[in-house]
Amino acid sequence: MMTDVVESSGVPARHDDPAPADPIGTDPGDAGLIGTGPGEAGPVDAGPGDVGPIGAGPAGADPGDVAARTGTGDTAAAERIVAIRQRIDEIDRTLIALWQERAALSQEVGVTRMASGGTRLVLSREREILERFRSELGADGTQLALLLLRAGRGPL
Ligand SMILES: C=C(O[C@@H]1C=C(C(=O)O)C=C[C@H]1O)C(=O)O
Repeated sequence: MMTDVVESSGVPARHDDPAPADPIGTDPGDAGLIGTGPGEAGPVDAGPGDVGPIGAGPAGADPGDVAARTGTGDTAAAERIVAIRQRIDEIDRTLIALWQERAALSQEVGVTRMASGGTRLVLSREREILERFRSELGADGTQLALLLLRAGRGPL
């Protein structure tokens, strides 16, 4: 695995994963990392029977509604899914907060360094981070780290 970064554009110069060609979705018409291809519902169910997030409806909602929301007509399975989704939502909120905190900290480092006459970016440090994510998470980790680094750069 070789992954390189380019200081001027923030776009990876090369990587040895053949697809996706534009992992951070900067090309017009390119859906990027988030799957929105044909036949794919995407990260949030948006089918005709989906009327909103679990927990938003009244207690004792009608079984057809619960089935549509959870994707199963089996009550026990639906209850388990609702419980799991609560934890998923909690995790997502935490991830979003951490993402925003990291981006702000990274931008502060850049501003501080440039104000002191330093460089905006330090590519050796970015490579360390890319390698950390790759070794823990594999190829997806590399893509995730690229997105994290991009978020921290802000507008170049
Ligand atoms: C935050 C820093 O500045 C930049 C942003 C980085 C990041 O988001 O992790 C890493 C290296 C630098 O290009 C840093 O040097 O630590």
